Amino acid sequence: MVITNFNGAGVGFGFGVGCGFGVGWGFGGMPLNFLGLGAGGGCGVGVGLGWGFGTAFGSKYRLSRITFQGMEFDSKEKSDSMELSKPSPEVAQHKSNKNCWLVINGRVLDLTKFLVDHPGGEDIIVEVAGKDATKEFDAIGHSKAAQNLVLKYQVGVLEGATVQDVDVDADKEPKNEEMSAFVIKEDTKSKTVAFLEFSVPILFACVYFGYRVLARAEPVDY
Ligand code: HEM
Repeated sequence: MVITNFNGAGVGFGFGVGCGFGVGWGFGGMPLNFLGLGAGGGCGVGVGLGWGFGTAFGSKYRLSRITFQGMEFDSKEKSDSMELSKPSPEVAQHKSNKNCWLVINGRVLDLTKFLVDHPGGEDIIVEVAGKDATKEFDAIGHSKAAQNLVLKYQVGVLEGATVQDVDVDADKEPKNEEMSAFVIKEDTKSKTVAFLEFSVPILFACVYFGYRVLARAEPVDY
């Protein structure tokens, strides 16, 4: 489960006097978010429950992972080795120990802060800084831990390259999710879940207002 931020239209429920202001269930962005914090200006009459549409903002939990620039947050993965024909002029500018970028399997890494911690030493990385260092990286036979660190220092994907997600753990099959560079792709949510997220608060509101209307109805004299 991953936490991401959102901002969007919101529905809030809450108790208030006159115009209620509620904090409750919020939706934001697309697709509708689940378990978000929502703030809504309430339209309660008198003392009672107010609800209304407002702005929902804050953090949301996602049952599925969000994929950004071809990598899943909080996941263990590595890229399949791929040859890159052209060095990137953008990456080539960062080739010192104060500013050290390189490319591994299509992923652009900023290793400046990692240099002093590199078990193989600083110099060996600075030597290949500003370039595609996939061959050198693979030649060492870096561990899975090292491959996961690559994701930590990723700042982008080389233009024109695609990176393939592969589960580093065990001998599982690759996930077959090939993504283009610089594309933000959110997992799709089932229609049922999206429908429930939308309809449950509306249902609550209808039940509440129905109850209010019925409660105010004139008693019948027999
Ligand atoms: C691309 C050029 C790189 C070269 C030439 C290189 C070289 C080396 C060498 C020589 C070692 C020592 C191996 C040993 O003593 O057993 C090493 C270890 C290590 N390197 Fe690199 N390295 C490179 C990039 C990276 C990157 C990009 C990362 C992670 C962001 C990384 C993470 C590690 C780690 C964690 C180790 C400890 C051993 C392991 O877990 O595999 N290295 N590296």
